[in-house]
Amino acid sequence: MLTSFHKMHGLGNDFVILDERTAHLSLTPVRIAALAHRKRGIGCDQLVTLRPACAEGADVFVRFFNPDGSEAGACGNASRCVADLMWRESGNRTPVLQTRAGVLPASIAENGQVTVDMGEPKLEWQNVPLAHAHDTLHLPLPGDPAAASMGNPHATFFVSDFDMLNQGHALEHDALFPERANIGFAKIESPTRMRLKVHERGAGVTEACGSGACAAVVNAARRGLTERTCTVELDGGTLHIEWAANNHVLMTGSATLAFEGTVVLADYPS
Ligand SMILES: N[C@H](CCC[C@H](N)C(=O)O)C(=O)O
Repeated sequence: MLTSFHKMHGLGNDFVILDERTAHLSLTPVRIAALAHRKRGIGCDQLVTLRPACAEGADVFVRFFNPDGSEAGACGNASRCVADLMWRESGNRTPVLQTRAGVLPASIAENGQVTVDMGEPKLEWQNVPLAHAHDTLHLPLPGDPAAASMGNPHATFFVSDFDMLNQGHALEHDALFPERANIGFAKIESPTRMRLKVHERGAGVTEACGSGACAAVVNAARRGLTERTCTVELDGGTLHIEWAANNHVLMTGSATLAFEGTVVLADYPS
């Protein structure tokens, strides 16, 4: 049986989007990993599934899975892509996404730029989460990172170069992070601009990380290194992040539909 999918990316962070709104697909972590595999599968940084929303006012329930099969509560770049997909389907420029991190209102501007309200950052140690009580503004790790959750755990290191990027895997798995963590390396260029590279939990270094950009701006602003509105330059392109006065983090950037295709799920191990 053929199952259709959309292949999309947000600044090169790419996704296979499978639609379960009309038929439940048997997606085990093994099958998700196989589908995400760049040689043996379709290939993507995250696999995204759509289901009927059950939250008041939401148009679709979205889940995000890393190539290692683990599920993430948030994925900023994929959220922009799904919002764009909803607009393409319905013509509605203000779709609302239900995710495990909460209900995320989105908007598609006339120029195609997509803004997603990523909700409020979680800054308490138990909500990142960390393994024990600690000030999330200065973690007990070499390099003195800060931590925040956007519905998924992030540690942000403030650096002058990206030599530490190769420590991303070890840091992802540090015992301080009971659910592992996405590891961002931010080079502050001005009070309103930073350069960011992210070693993503369950995926490795990607061309862009939307939730990582949100966490990096929140952590930089908390440290007084940037303003609450900041341009974030990633390998794959630029995001505009605003940590608004209502404590919500607004992320604006592009979303690209690369192609649509079909896949025989039964051909993938489950
Ligand atoms: N690897 C992340 C999920 C994808 C996040 C990233 N692709 C984004 O755009 O936010 C995690 O396990 O929390």
